[in-house]
Parts: sequence; C-alpha cells; structure tokens
Amino acid sequence: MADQSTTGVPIELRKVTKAFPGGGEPAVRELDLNIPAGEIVVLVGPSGCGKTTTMRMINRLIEPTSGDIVIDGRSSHDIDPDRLRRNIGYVIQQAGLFPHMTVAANIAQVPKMLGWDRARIAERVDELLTLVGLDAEAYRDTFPRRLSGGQQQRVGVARALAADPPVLLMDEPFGALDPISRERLQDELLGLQDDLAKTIVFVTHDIDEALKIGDHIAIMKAPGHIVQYATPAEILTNPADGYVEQFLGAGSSMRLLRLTKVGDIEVDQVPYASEDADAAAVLVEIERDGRGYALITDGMRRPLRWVSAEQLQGVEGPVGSAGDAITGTLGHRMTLQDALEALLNADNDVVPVVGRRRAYAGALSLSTVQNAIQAIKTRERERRLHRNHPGGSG
Ligand SMILES: Nc1ncnc2c1ncn2[C@@H]1O[C@H](COP(=O)(O)OP(=O)(O)OP(=O)(O)O)[C@@H](O)[C@H]1O
Repeated sequence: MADQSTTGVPIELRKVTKAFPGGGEPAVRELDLNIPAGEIVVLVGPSGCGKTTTMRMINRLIEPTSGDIVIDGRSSHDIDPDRLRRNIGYVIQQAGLFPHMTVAANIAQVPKMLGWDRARIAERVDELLTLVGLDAEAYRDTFPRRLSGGQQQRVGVARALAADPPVLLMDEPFGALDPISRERLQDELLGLQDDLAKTIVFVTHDIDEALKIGDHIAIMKAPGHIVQYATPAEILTNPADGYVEQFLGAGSSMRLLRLTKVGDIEVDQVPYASEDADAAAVLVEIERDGRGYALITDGMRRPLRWVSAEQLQGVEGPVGSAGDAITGTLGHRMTLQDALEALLNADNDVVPVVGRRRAYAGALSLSTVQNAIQAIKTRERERRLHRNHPGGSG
C-alpha cells in the first residue's frame, strides 16, 4: 500500500441536464457546479429535487441527456465507465454490503477486480478497518448482518476507499442511523477527510448535516437546479431567497454558534501574570487595562485564579495566593454553542480560554460571543455585497 494516499481532484458540471424517458420536467436542468479538489460539497434539498440523479451522473450510473462533466480536466464521456467507477468510491444508505460475503470480502471487491495479490489485499483490508475505527482482528471475518448500522456504514466507507480513489460519492450515507451514531460518523468523516483530502460529493436532505460537514453547500430545488451554492456561514448569514430561508428554518444564529469555534473569534485579552509576579506591577497593569481584574497563571501560563484590584491592594511582593480560584476554562476548539452553555452556567461573567497545553489564550464573556456573531454576520453580508457589486470601493 502506498504511504501517501491519493488526494482529491476537481469536478465540474457544465449545463448538465437529465430527462428521464416518459417526459415531464427534467430531473436535473442545465446544472452548473464547480467542485473544488479536496473539498466536501454537499447537495441538499427536499425529496425529488434531483440530488441523487446529479450525483449518479458523476460516476455515470446515470448518463446525462446533455451537458458535460469534467473530472480532473477530462470529460467523463471520454473515460471508460468501469475505469471511472474504480476511481470514484461510492457509499450509499445502509451501506449496501453483500450479505453473503465477509466484511473483508466486501472491502476487497475493487482491489480484487484490479488484480491485487492476496497479501496486499489482506493488508489493505486491515488498514482500512483500522482507519474507519473497527478492530480488524474482530471484524474482518464477520458477516454484515452481525454489525450495527453504524458499523456497516463504516465498512461501506472502507470499501469505497479500498483502491484509494481521489473522489468519493456519498448518498445519504448516515440517513438510516440514530442521531448519536450519525453525529459520531459525521465527526469521524471530518477527521478522516483532514488526512485524506478527497473530493467528496455528499447528498443529504438534512440541512444541519450539510452545514456541519460541507465546505460548500449546494441547496437544490425541484426541478433539478441549484438555488444557492456557498459556504455554510454564507448560507446562514445570507440566504439567497425565501426558499433557502424556509429550508433553513428558524435558528440561524444558533447554527452559526454551532459552526464557529472559540478559536475562530477574537477573544478578550485580559491582563495575566504568574503567581510570582510583583503584586504592585500587576495592579498597575489592571488599572491600565481598565477592566478591574487580572488572571493569575502558573509557570506554564495555565489559568489558576482571578484577582481584582481590591484584592491586590496592600499586597507586598509577589501576588502569591491572592484572588479566587477559577471554576472552569473554555478550549479553543469548542464550538461557540458549547462555550455559551458553559458561560451561562459559570460563576463568573468571564471565563478564561485555553489553547495548546491548556495555556491561557484569552477570555470570553456573553457579550463577546454576541459581538462575535454580529461581526460574522456583518462580514458575510459585506462579502456578499462586494461580490454582487465588484469594483466598488474596497
Ligand atoms: N429512473 C428514473 N426514471 C424516471 N424518473 C426518475 C428516475 N430517477 C429519478 N427520477 C425522477 O427524477 C426526479 C429527481 O429524483 P432524485 O432521485 O434525483 O431526487 P432526490 O433529490 O435524490 O430525492 P430523494 O431525496 O428522495 O432521494 C424525481 O422527480 C424522480 O421521480
């Protein structure tokens, strides 16, 4: 097996139309879509809007009526369909595993077709099982019916990745799972993608799933067209029209909180000092800052106590044990939603934020979070205005 996996390639849909025999509206109509290399692009929309048809035209399980699909610079017309499909992993709802084959045999299908030798296949199967979080020893010789839905889906992902294709198509892969397994598999997919950087086209009708895992999201509407193609933050802050707004439903600000990490926003810079700092100097710093308090840290800059100007009055020499112990910290990878929850339950209005090795990185209060959300909305709005009216000032 290669040490380095194959990373994603760009895919471009140009005026792609699919009209099924029998007439009526085309299932997909003159659809243009640019899918950047190494991104997760989510097609989302209500039942029947053309998501699956669009996806299946990429690996030519459905042939377009007109238009072109260009994969890594080559028209898919010019690529032999079998060869095309070997280079595009495909994951469907309920995994679609062959029930009479072991897990290993299911995963080995494409490598076997490619004529890999047995040792190489066995090694690859174990590697993939580990990659998707299954113990190879325990699962390789099991049959799919003995696996939970989530485990089957992991095997489905392993199978799609078997020959290391640059592209993955995922059609409602987590649609049949309970909410907890679903969240976990979404997180694991994002973790995998950090390492693999495949081009992934993902179909769902769950807008929250789309917002969580998409780098870009195409919101589709029947018959077969895209109403908005943008980043999750852009869609939340600037829905293109009433249809998108309705599809998002209420709670866009809450979703923005879920999407944004503490480390993404500007946190408050509260003065800090170590326990052995001179109390008088810390007092000067507090007065200069104007907030009335400082954070006391240990020698590794890990937060210990809040200390107020009053508590330092008359203290000679080092700060020592002056102040009140902090009751918690916020991690910079936490979502703003989790941070908000923690802030609402905190004893203090302000909670320290810690970064790598739990070192102090700033502080957060309710009003900081509120301002950050306002700032994100303003920024996205301005970006959109600028895009719609390029060449204006700035
Ligand atoms: N093989 C087919 N023959 C005729 N019509 C079809 C065929 N496949 C899909 N359609 C029609 O094309 C339209 C788009 O279907 P498609 O499956 O792409 O939608 P979808 O957005 O993926 O829906 P869902 O979320 O329910 O899977 C629908 O009106 C559907 O009835």
